[in-house]
Amino acid sequence: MSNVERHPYLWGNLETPGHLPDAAKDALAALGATPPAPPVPVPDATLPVTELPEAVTSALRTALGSEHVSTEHDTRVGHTRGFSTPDLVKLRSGDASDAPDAVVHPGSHDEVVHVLDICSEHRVAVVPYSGGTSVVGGLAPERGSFAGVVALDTNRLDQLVSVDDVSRTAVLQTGTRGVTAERLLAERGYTLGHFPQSYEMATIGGYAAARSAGQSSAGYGRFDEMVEGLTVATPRGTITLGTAPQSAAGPDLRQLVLGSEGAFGVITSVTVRIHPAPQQRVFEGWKFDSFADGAVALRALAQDGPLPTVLRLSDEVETAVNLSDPDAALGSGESGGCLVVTGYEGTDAQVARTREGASAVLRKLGGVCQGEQPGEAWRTGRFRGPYLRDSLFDSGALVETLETATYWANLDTLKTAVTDAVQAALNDQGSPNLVMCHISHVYESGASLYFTVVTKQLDDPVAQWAKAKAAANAAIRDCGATISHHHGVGTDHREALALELGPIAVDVLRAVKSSVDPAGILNPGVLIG
Ligand SMILES: Cc1cc2nc3c(=O)[nH]c(=O)nc-3n(C[C@H](O)[C@H](O)[C@H](O)COP(=O)(O)OP(=O)(O)OC[C@H]3O[C@@H](n4cnc5c(N)ncnc54)[C@H](O)[C@@H]3O)c2cc1C
Repeated sequence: MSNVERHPYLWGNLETPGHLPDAAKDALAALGATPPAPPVPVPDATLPVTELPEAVTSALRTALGSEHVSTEHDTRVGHTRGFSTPDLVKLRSGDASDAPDAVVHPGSHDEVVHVLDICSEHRVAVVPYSGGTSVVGGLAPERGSFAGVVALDTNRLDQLVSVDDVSRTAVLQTGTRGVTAERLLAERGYTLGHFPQSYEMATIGGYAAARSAGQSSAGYGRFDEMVEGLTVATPRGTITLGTAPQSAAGPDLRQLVLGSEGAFGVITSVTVRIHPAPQQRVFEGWKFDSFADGAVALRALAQDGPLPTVLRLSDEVETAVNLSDPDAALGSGESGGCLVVTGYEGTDAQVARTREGASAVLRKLGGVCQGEQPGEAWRTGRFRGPYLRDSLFDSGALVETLETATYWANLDTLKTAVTDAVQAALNDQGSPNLVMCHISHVYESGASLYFTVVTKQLDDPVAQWAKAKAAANAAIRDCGATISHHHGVGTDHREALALELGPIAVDVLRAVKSSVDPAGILNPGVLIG
């Protein structure tokens, strides 16, 4: 897989668009879905009139070189918001009202510090911008009374700085895309093991800033668990964190930076744990009679082991859709039940041992092995979902995802509550829908739930989804679950985060922000108000 250039509203490699089967198109037509108006071409999108004082642009040009500061129309449109479905819908309609006034591309940590100095002095808001795949409004800060908005694109910070073979760590600059990081590490015989579905576009910096979780989290952990150290540029100067793998020297401030979503500083490099590139990778499918039965088996593996590298359970609806979808490529299989995908990576001996142990647990708890075909099909099709979102949108469907996490004891209640809430909110609007769910990240004490919602597009898809999402958020809150397991907070979840944390904890975050960013220029409105 190679790096692809980011299109403002289409996913991934434009030469491999999603393929919607005729049966799906027919089903949508039967539901009365009609294709929306064609997207407004990027050059015709409407931008806010730039407010950036000339003194700022010229100071940035002097600091970085003119070629690394752009106020071009298309570049600004290309740095507008992220990749949530509402973000894409707005941009397709030509609404680039959240565009930055300028886009800067610093080439070093010192240049990032310099940009922050200039913007602090002139009260210009700065949006750290890496892969641009935020789905929670993390790239749409509030302009408020700022003198302008600058997107700080980290794409020139794309180097593998060093590898420590003895400690098995690597230092990566944060604009490095996931694909590039894996390639550079593979050349040295290693893997990072972080594969979110946004792998083709997202970066090391985005992973750290948004506490990303990849599809191999059971084996390699979440991204925040991989980070050993960070270098952060703040408007007050540089913070360097991480002097030993563990430390009792006070609270772990790395955890304040991880998940800070650009509100506390720009992370310019991270030290991450790395692993020997696996000798062997095997993926398998298992069927369970019900989601509840499958969840019991996943819990057993998470609590008592052995844990595969990849472990996921689709509910009945998602299993049925995936098995009939050639682009998701799960291939043919008997209908009914719930599919578990297991993946094993490591040395030949590790794979054999873990596979044998995990298979025994799955079988004992009612799983029926489907062989390697469904697992391999999942592996090869696992990055295709976002492509299908574009094709479905063009056919008149609206697709969006949401996620949360809770303790095992609360999982069934949460799944039912969120499903019911989303369905009711869409049914009330007269939009027939499918709500699918899977577990893809497991812990000893609980798991995440990831929902994919497909519905007929109405005239105002942004308002349509906002009602469904508000209902889901309320259900998550009522169930005592978290507003996000891995997508983060951005502007979309800011109020929900405040409810989840409570006022004193939010004040702690505010105090941190005001100490590192006294002028409040970093991503205003993201994470905290
Ligand atoms: C189709 C799709 C699939 C996805 N799948 C997954 C998934 O499987 N798992 C998962 O965890 N997430 C997933 N996401 C969400 C998203 O990809 C992750 O949050 C990812 O970590 C963001 O990385 P990015 O480089 O695109 O960051 P961006 O979107 O550019 O930025 C994310 C946030 O971090 C801030 N930021 C960016 N870089 C820095 C930096 N260097 N320093 C400080 N702040 C910074 C930004 O201002 C923003 O608030 C998915 C998104 C999409 C669109």
